[in-house]
Amino acid sequence: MRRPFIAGNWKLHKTTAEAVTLVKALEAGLADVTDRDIVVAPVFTVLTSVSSALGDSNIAVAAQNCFPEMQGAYTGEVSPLLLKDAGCRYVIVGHSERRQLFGETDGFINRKLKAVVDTGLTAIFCVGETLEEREQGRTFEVLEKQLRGGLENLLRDAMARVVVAYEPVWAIGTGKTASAAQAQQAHAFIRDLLSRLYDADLACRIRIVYGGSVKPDNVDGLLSQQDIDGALVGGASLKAEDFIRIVRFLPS
Ligand SMILES: O=C[C@H](O)COP(=O)(O)O
Repeated sequence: MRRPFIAGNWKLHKTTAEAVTLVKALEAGLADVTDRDIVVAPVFTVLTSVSSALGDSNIAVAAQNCFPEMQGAYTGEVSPLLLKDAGCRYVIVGHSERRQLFGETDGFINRKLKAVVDTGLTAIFCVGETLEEREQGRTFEVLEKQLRGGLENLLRDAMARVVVAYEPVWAIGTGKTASAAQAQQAHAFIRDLLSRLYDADLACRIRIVYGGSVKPDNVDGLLSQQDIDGALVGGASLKAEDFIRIVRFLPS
């Protein structure tokens, strides 16, 4: 049985004061939840404040990005080591916004994944097709390319520190959620590919979460699917009430 994993990606939102207010509300509303992993991913500048505010609560902190080197002449970048120092346990890697807006390639994402797991952090590794790719019938081809590229030379043991997030680009921030059946089909494909890249035991254990317009009113259906182990939530994670309801999903 895979432990559910729900993460809120705050993207470029929330000042320090707003972030601390939000996590305090989440902490109060989720204190009794012990059977699932709960994660928030604020912007870099508020990571330390959020980590301190959460202390040893049941909510962990993720960064939204990192650079694949630990130190050096890399102006403006942040390493996994420094993210760990700031209280992070997770790092989002390969988000479609970084692929599309910042030109991140599978090779660069692969370097980040290795740096994250080598630091003892867990990577939330995002993959997903665009609308054009889906309409061309290339969804599985794109997922396979992103997964093979991102995971190249990543050893089986390191995969214990990877959560895969399937995020169809056409469903991100658009209000267009993939249907539960569409999402399940992609998740099953990803699990099967992981079984071929590693083995069935690993594929059975790894968590594959869905992202793309997850809301309180669609989370239960999505997370009732056999291969959907959680959610990576954008917009709806900015409001305590909505994120609490999403974390408290009720699978049928
Ligand atoms: O990382 C989160 C995803 O990009 C989903 O964002 P969204 O829930 O606002 O569609």
